Amino acid sequence: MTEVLGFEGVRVRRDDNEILRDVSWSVADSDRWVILGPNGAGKTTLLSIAAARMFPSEGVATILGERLGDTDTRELRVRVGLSSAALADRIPPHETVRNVVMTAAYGVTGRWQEQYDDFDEDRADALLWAFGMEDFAQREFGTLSEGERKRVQVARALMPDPELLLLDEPAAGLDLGGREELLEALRELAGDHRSPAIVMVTHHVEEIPVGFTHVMLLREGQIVAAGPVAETLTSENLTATYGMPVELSGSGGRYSARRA
Ligand SMILES: Nc1ncnc2c1ncn2[C@@H]1O[C@H](COP(=O)(O)OP(=O)(O)OP(=O)(O)O)[C@@H](O)[C@H]1O
Repeated sequence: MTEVLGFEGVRVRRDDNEILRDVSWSVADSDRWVILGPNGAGKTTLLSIAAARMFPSEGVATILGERLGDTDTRELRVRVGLSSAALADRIPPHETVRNVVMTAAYGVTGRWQEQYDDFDEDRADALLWAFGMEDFAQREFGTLSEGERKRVQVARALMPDPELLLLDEPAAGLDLGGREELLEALRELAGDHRSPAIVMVTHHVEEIPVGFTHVMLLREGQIVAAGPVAETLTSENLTATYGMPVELSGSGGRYSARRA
């Protein structure tokens, strides 16, 4: 086992607010984590540190063996695949879907003067195929539906063959069909031993793909519980996380939750 992410006593402060409080966490290369927690719990902040896009105010974050603060974050960022709404907003709407995926090889969002070879094109096409988007390669990104965009974003995050894949709410805004298609693609990705470690932020237990191994429950910047899904994702822990009685049910590796 190789550790791809290590947080020790990580704190983030903004103004008088402590957004993350003493977070210690370890992610192994074969792990697939889901992070759950109410609005404002600090999930995106945690992911921003894991993506080397934010520094802790206190504590140590080690990403792919590199200690944040002691390393060139530009080099590190290329090794981490990130899919987030903030990143998607920077994609030029007139760019073709294939270019949206391919430009991730250079860490840019729009095609300019970079040189791509057959390998890049083949990889972009293979990723589009894996996410059921092969027929959309020449379409403008701005013309895609929300669900199609989400799948392209995950394909794009995988383009540079990252050692760590971070997905911030990949199923947000999708209808039932779109969500299920995305979850199926993520199930396949999670089950492939060649896939990188995955950390996915979501609001709903219904959006946990089959095959995800670990869960972190976050509330007000603190870890309520973290560990293997079977032991950690419980009605009791969800109740503590959301501050209301929650009843969890599950079958076939999928979950649902409601107020008890
Ligand atoms: N730059 C900042 N300055 C001050 N407060 C901030 C800043 N960035 C985030 N916060 C606050 O930190 C808290 C955690 O934000 P974060 O976006 O990490 O939460 P989240 O769990 O991802 O929330 P959501 O589920 O609503 O997306 C929020 O209360 C937010 O308002």
